[in-house]
Amino acid sequence: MSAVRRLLLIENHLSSKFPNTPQEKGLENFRKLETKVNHNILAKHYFDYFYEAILYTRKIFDESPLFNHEESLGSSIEDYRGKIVEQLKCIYSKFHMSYEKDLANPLYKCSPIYAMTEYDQSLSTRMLVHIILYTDTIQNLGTEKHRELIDRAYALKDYGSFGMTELGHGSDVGRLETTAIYNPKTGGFTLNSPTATSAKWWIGAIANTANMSIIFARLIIDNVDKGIQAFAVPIRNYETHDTLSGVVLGDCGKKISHDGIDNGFILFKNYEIKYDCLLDKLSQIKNGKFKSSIKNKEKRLGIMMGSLIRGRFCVVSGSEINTRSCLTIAIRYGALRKQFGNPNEESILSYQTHNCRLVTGLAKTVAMRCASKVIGDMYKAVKPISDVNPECDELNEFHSVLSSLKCVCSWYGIAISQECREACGGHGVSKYSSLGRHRGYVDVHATWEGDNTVLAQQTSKYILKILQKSFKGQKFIAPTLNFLNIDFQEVKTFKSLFTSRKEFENEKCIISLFEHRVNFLTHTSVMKLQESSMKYSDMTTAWNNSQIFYIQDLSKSFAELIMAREFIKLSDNIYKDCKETGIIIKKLFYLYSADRILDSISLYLESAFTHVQEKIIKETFIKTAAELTPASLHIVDALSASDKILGSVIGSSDGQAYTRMIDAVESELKCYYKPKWLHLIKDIRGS
Ligand SMILES: Cc1cc2nc3c(=O)[nH]c(=O)nc-3n(C[C@H](O)[C@H](O)[C@H](O)COP(=O)(O)OP(=O)(O)OC[C@H]3O[C@@H](n4cnc5c(N)ncnc54)[C@H](O)[C@@H]3O)c2cc1C
Repeated sequence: MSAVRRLLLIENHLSSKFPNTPQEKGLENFRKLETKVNHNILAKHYFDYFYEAILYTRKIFDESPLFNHEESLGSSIEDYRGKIVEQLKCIYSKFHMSYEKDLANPLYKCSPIYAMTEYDQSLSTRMLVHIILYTDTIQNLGTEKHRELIDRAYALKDYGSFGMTELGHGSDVGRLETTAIYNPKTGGFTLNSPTATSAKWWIGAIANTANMSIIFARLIIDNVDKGIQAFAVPIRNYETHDTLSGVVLGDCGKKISHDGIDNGFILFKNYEIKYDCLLDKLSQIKNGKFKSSIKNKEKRLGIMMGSLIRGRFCVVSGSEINTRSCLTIAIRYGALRKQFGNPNEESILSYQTHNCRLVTGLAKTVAMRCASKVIGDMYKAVKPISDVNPECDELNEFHSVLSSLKCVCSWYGIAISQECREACGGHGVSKYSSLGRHRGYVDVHATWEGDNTVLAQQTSKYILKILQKSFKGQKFIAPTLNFLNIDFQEVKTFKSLFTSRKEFENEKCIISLFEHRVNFLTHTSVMKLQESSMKYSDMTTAWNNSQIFYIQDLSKSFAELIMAREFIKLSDNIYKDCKETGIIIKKLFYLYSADRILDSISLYLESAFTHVQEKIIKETFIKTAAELTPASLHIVDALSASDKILGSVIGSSDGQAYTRMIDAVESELKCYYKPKWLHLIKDIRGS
């Protein structure tokens, strides 16, 4: 807290214009309703391989004056961005990152990013752009001669950025316009931005910070287009930080969130770069001739996008973290807030409408953490295989899982953060609640690191291809899809047999329902595509017109199946260590499942069960949400960072929401202030 704010706060306590607010007991009393959640065991299992990093960074955030949300609230964008650089240096220096450590553990460098997101996603994204997007691209696509760049990146000698998107091109990476024309005399390339729409746009760290950038550009040799290649390019003078001649760098201007990130644009005007800027692991130019180990341009581009893997992983984690913070705030606030003033009145969290939306949100958040675990485990297994063979089946399967989980988790995050904002009523709109910050952070997850709608299509295409292959008698090559049933008749006649809540709350029964939804949507998507292909002359239009209710839903249901399977594993592991906590997490799983099945109720009624069974699931949903309500406060308490890190006056762990809100407001210099424009009021009065 700044000295000025601290003084103001002390002064306010002494001279507040508000009547004294008595100690609020609501949160404390609510906590007493349930005591069965073992906080330590839950946190250990939940954070899993991020547990140590989380504890370590939380301590730094709590102890260092560098980290202070209140101060950032009042600072200019420029100061905020500067502060983030200081914070980044502080955290970075504690993790001692190196290429060797990264090779030894592919999740190592994701740990500080995960932990930093708890404090501020603008901070973690600044780190992610450099150490993941920039550095991973060099690691994945560079050769031995680029090793120096990698070491410089880990030592923070260079600060890198990732220049893929252009003003006119995002998801359609294959149509990027920036050109890299090969010069046979020098052996180097000339970079140009031939049109306004070819300006690299949205590029993180470009406006102020980066001295290097990965540039995705169209390689031209002898007037022949060889497709998109990646180049590692200096953009600012290392000593002076001035923009290099032939390069134009600027700020993309005001955004609706993420002020802490200096997103910018890049234009090239006959900018000469050396041959070694080309990241030439997959494609080289020898004696003026282009050579590539992967002939197909599209396939090559897909492999080149591999650098986005860990970025997408961080999007899934980031969605979970921001959503968890929103729920911590909303659940604590809901537990202390009362509405009607009756002596025996329960808090608003006990209302059915309130607990159904917030406790279900909590169940989805645990599912999102499960998604991260799946991705982390798969990545560790796939990386050594794909390093040797970038065209391997395992990588394709991993890409499809990752893409679908990225979409679903970011969509969950957006919906839940909005729900939390509404659940806190007007106070949710206050900046001091912090809900706006988190909501803004999850919002962009649907777009960056690959647009969700586009990624969802890629996963569905993969599933349909697997089905097609199995129609042709080829063996399944994707373990995550080994339940796929090629016989539509069997899928159509599937009937779930549960007759009570008890029978529904059975993991086998639930997984069979999740699997059925994928099977059903796979076959109906194929039928829809066939129908469309007869209606439209080209396959692209047929594909585009088969999305709603079919191809998009297929990808989502695949992701939810994967999350459900992992959710069971998590609850089993917790159960082994603490039966009571495990039972609560299992209940959360039943709630998650009931909610997801009800979300597709028309599909299930058409294909798997009756209205009586629908009623059982609805009752399960309502009862489970109510039963879990007391535990929900303990779950967020167990997983939440400290009040300082959370930075929310209404979500603080002591439940003193009103006192804290008054303090925050009265600490503003302009709380009791006459603005300069008061004469305008006289003007409108006509006096
Ligand atoms: C804050 C921020 C930071 C960023 N940082 C970087 C960075 O550091 N480096 C970088 O290279 N990029 C960065 N980006 C860009 C980001 O990756 C792109 O915005 C993203 O890839 C989407 O591209 P687009 O914005 O061009 O949207 P488009 O791809 O044009 O999409 C627009 C809309 O069209 C829809 N659409 C597109 N294609 C299809 C299709 N085939 N079928 C159905 N619907 C479709 C999409 O669903 C979307 O709703 C950043 C963006 C933001 C907002």
